[in-house]
Amino acid sequence: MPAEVKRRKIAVLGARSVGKSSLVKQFIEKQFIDSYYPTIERAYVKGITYKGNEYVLEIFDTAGQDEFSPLNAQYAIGIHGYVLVYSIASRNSFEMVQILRDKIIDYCGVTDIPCVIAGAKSDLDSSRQVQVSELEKVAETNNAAYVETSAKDDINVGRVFQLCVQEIERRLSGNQAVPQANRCLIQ
Ligand SMILES: Nc1nc2c(ncn2[C@@H]2O[C@H](COP(=O)(O)OP(=O)(O)OP(=O)(O)O)[C@@H](O)[C@H]2O)c(=O)[nH]1
Repeated sequence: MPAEVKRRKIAVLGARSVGKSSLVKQFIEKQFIDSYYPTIERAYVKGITYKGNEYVLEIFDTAGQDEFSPLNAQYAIGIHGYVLVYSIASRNSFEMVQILRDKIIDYCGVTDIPCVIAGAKSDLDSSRQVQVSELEKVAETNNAAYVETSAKDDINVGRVFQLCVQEIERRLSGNQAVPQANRCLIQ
């Protein structure tokens, strides 16, 4: 009998204009658009294989956040994993990653969430404001995976989502479909 397809919901969050939509579009549609259109919100579906298992990812591309934006309940309840995006050329956007992670933790009343911290626009190395060592440190503090990526040059784009599935799955025990620690997850 074929193995059951696993459905996982992933929310992509971060400050404005860091490249969230471009990352998701490159992953789903294999295209990069140079112009900037602020996102309201959009959901995408894509099938992937991870460690020989079939997954259907529902990916929520969200509107850019600042420190004062309230966390939309839609991005806390029922979400299996998070991609927290900043731009390597913006220190402010890097600082938003910790703020967002803390907001999600507070909202969900948990101590740990499956997440990958993605340093976007890695092609902009000449304008870099955030070093890889800082990304490594924040990822370690938050028990998160991390990667730098460029939607423009299609570097590490698939890896972002593979890592997110990895973080979701490593918190699951056996065939359980719901992360034990994540009380926010209502199916
Ligand atoms: N150089 C470079 N530019 C990028 C990259 N990804 C996105 N951009 C540009 O950055 C701008 C913002 O990209 P978006 O993908 O719309 O950013 P966003 O985070 O979805 O923006 P909001 O919807 O406002 O939150 C656009 O002009 C993109 O072309 C990248 O990998 N490299």
